[in-house]
Amino acid sequence: MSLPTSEPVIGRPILTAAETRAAEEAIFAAGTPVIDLMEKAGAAVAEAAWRFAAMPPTLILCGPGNNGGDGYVVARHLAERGVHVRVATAGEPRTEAAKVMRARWDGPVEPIAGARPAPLLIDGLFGTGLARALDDELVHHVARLAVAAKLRIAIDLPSGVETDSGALLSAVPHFDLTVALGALKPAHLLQPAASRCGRVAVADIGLAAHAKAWEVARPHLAAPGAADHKYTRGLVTVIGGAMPGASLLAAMAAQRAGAGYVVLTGEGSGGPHALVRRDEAEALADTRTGAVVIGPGLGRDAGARRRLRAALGAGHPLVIDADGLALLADGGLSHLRRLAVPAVLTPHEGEFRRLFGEPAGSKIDRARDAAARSGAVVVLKGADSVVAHPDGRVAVAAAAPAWLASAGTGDVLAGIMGAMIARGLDPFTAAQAALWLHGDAAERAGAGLIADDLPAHLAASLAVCA
Ligand SMILES: NC(=O)C1=CN([C@@H]2O[C@H](COP(=O)(O)OP(=O)(O)OC[C@H]3O[C@@H](n4cnc5c(N)ncnc54)[C@H](O)[C@@H]3O)[C@@H](O)[C@H]2O)[C@H](O)CC1
Ligand SMILES: [K+]
Repeated sequence: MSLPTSEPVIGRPILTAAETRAAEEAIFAAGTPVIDLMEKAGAAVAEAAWRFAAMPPTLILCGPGNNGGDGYVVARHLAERGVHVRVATAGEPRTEAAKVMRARWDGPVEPIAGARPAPLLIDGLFGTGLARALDDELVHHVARLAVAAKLRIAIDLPSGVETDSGALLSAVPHFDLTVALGALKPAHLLQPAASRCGRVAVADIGLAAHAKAWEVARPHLAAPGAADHKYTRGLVTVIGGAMPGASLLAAMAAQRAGAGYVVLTGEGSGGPHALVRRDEAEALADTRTGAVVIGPGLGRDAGARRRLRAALGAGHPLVIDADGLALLADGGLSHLRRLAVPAVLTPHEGEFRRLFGEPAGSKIDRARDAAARSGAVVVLKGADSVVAHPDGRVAVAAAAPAWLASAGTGDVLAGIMGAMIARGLDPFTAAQAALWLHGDAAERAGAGLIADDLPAHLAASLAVCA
């Protein structure tokens, strides 16, 4: 029994540097020359800059590769529109396409070391080809010119960020706008790089993306219809334990996220009258249950262990958080593979390390590896959150408000996730919907929010998803 849901919403694709190159190669193989693609890319960036800034005098930094080639194209387009443009270079163009674009630019070019700043700075030094940290002198000049500019725009990526991991290979200034070429890259969403990008616009240059990762998008969550009743809207059971406040928060979040019936077990008291308190064994035996949330406030003693075992064996879809993860880390991961529906695990970085150690690679790689190893949907939380399915699909949520970094917000997220699963979404889609709602409710709650504030804001967040 579940609510009718529209097709899962798939967000914008995210391509790694290698996947971007493969998509470009497919375009070239189909007969489009590199310079035509670069003309398209440069024109798109110039158009975005034109719309974004009132086009004051502009300094464009051009590097030696194709990112620099794009920069020369942007310079030509803006100059043709009457903008006062200067180009500063860090080395002569080295790729054939960049050489052609350099030759097509007949305006001023100066070495970056002597360049005077301009009110608008456009960074075309390095993009997906960045292989190592910028040298110190270049970092110094980029910082000097960025500080003196009123607006900063990056072509494809801010120079100095590693495309696939979002790491900063050297110091990177904060940009106001980044124009991603063809598709988002991991660095546009993963921290710390994402925080340097400012607004991110994707320029369509005709890349056909074979993505394995997508941005978390606003979900479609149909409002209940005349034929619905409380059980079609979803029955969520939250297992209580040592700290009843945490499980109460999760239960209230499940209620406010639209579950029709929420059961809370354990010793606690209080909460809305609409919350149903029930004995744990009886609750887990209820075949109408759509999701069980376990972990918030569970504790780690023998009783907690027994509760987790009971939940794992009850045959309902599971969201496992907090203490539930700590207990799983103690040899419990192998149970997850036997579940009929993949469980959702919601670790933050510390919990993740205890469960899965420190696998190599980006946050996306680590979450994907953990999902494949555990057979569960893994939500690796943080300022950026990554959802990974055991089959390799990944979704990345854009930065949520940093005010969420406070006690209890994870309990709220787990409760929302329970509600999304109980209403009939598959766990991978449910996890994304919950992240989106959680982030949106936090935006609405604003500065100084505490976890208790979030459920009340879910009504407005749900309303924009109907
Ligand atoms: N996505 C698309 O379809 C299009 C993207 N375009 C743009 O091309 C860049 C990628 O170009 P590429 O030539 O591969 O790399 P870069 O320009 O980023 O730089 C490579 C260049 O620089 C050298 N290098 C690397 N790191 C350093 C460093 N730290 N210091 C000094 N030199 C470094 C490296 O050896 C190369 O020589 C992409 O981002 C887009 O902007 C195209 O326009 C086509 C469409
Ligand atoms: K750049």
